[in-house]
Amino acid sequence: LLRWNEVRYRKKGLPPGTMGWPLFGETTEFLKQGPNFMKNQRARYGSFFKSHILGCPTIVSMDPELNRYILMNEAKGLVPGYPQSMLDILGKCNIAAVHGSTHKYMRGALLSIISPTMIRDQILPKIDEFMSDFLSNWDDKIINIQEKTKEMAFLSSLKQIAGIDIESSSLADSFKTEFFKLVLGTISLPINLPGTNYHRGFQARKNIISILSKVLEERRESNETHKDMLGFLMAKDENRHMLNDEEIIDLVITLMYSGYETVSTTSMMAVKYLHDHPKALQELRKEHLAIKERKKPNEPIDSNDIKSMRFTRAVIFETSRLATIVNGVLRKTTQDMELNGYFIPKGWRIYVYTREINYDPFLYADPLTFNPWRWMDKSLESQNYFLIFGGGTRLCPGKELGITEISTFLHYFVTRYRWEEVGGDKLMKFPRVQAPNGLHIRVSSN
Ligand code: HEM
Repeated sequence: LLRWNEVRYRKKGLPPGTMGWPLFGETTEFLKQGPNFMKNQRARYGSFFKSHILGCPTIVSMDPELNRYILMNEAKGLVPGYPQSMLDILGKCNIAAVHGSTHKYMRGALLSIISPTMIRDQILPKIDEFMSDFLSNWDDKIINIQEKTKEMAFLSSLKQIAGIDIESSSLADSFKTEFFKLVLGTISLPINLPGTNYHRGFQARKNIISILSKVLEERRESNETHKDMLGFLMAKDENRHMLNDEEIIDLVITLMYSGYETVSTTSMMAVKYLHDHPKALQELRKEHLAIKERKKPNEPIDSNDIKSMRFTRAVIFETSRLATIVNGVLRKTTQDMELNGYFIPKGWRIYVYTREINYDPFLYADPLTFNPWRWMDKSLESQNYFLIFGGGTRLCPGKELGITEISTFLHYFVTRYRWEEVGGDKLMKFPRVQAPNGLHIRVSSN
């Protein structure tokens, strides 16, 4: 019985590796040992091995060349392979659940509302107003920066999407509660019983759909035009495919979900690394004070300011690399196929595990050191194996928007405040970067 998994998944030509226990496979080892599990298996079986984790037979690919190939070849049957709970809760029109031509037009609609021109003219003014407000009255307080950055990422996107402000609306509050439940649901086991996170997430999805449907309805009735993302998605435009309401709602949920944990965790970790590296903080503050000096008091940040934040961009990239905000991406095979000379059966998951590339000493000298200066040479950003934002047809469309949000956050944070850690808070790096009890800082005005 203990060899059940080995027997069940035995097929000729599969990559090397072990399948673990019946049902659980090697999930416990994977979650407990984290990156070391991957490194140990790689030492034993090479950079392309099989396992059984998180309920599925899975191929782990740690080979940079192959990882690129997998991301570039969705059309050959290598589609996103995210867990069922995530797909159920994010909806059947969510971007990771659609392929081929549907993915093309959903992605097209998304790109049109977060294009560089839209960021410059519509989104950045909203982000600036939001951050300037959000980062006021923090002085002489002890702040849980993990909680704050989560709130920041959520509320900032709510304002961009539907023009909803926290002070002016109780909608924001109820939306926030539902959204946080939805996020927890997507990373839970898909057991639909009252009391489970999955069940709560599913209910939250229903409530969010009803909130958003009401907003759509009210907007249609009032005939007012709104210059926010929802407004653009609803507007008639002959040059692009019009989305129906279900697609609009799933796209909005996708947008909020994808930018939430990535932006909040990167911002929190940037605060952490800057605290620990006073020289980098000094350089960053210099950049932002220079911007502030050339502006009138309360003049908003514009896209030229963002462009001039070269060191800030370097800090964001170095933070994403060193903290490894995203460990990798998931794919699954839609048909039997051959990959790297091995047989991969239909329906198996492929974990494109990119974490180790971030610590490769050939790409990043002294890889465990926080050194934003290494990114001042822009060519590093475009090197082939740099997959922090994914690659191929699913390359992160929110990259520049995310960088703009984090840069604006850092602008107001470092120009207004100084901070020190209260100390004693634990940081976990795997499977997700998080501070289990929060990350507390004492803030004083600059
Ligand atoms: C700044 C931190 C961010 C990081 C590190 C990041 C990382 C990634 C990665 C690795 C992927 C590839 C996923 C895959 O191939 O399966 C991705 C896709 C995606 N990201 Fe981001 N992201 C960030 C910010 C954002 C923001 C702010 C948004 C929203 C505006 C966003 C929206 C998306 C969407 C919609 C996809 C799916 C694209 C598709 O399937 O075509 N991301 N992101």
